[in-house]
Amino acid sequence: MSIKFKNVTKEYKTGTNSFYALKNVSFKANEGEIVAILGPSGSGKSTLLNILGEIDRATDGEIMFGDLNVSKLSDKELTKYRRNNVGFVFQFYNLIPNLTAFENIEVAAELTKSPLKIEEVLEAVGMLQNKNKFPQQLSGGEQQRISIARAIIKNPKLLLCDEPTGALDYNTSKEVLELLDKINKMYGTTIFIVTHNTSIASMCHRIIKLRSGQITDVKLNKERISPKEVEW
Ligand SMILES: Nc1ncnc2c1ncn2[C@@H]1O[C@H](COP(=O)(O)OP(=O)(O)OP(=O)(O)O)[C@@H](O)[C@H]1O
Repeated sequence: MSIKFKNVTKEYKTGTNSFYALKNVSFKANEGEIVAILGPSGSGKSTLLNILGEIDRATDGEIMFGDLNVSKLSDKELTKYRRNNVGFVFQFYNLIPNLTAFENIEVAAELTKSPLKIEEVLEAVGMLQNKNKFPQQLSGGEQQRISIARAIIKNPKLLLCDEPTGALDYNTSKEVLELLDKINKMYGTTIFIVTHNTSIASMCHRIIKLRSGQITDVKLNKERISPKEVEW
């Protein structure tokens, strides 16, 4: 799913003070891209991702998912849209502790219209042999693989990852990023990754840098031309 942000602003008001977490942010991403959002702490990365995932609303501006102007949808329409089209992966996995790996994915599958097969997704993330284990019986990297499986079970058009490797060591981080790359290729999922990890750049099609709520730089990775590079 292609994405377009046009002059997106997020303003927080406290009393008479106002603070802009995002100010006039405009960018595009083509369908099937992996996009990295980089920037220092407090620069607005998570705010951007949450607005993209419709778990937060912009104060101003326009957000297009393909031809659909999502900024115009009602809260109810947005929830429905998000449920079928957007998957989330967080830094701390957020798995349900008293459910097995399989059951954690099953819960997500039940919430969506036409889920993929749980076994197929477990296989894709390399976790079929661990399907009956509970989260505390799995390493951090394995838990993140299950949380990725849970996010992609609905075959979302858009996968949003907020610091997916933030709690993992170097090698495990590399494996999780390779898995996201594999999913992008297997399912054509558009993936946004918020990270502090600048070494991620080589696997991304597009790198967006934020500072103080504004975009300071957008780079296309020449080594990895977008699957559907189009002019906007
Ligand atoms: N509910 C809120 N009310 C007021 N200010 C907020 C609120 N949520 C976020 N902010 C502010 O907006 C700015 C951007 O926050 P955001 O979490 O998007 O940054 P970030 O780049 O993801 O940071 P980090 O890398 O530390 O997670 C921060 O200065 C933060 O304090």
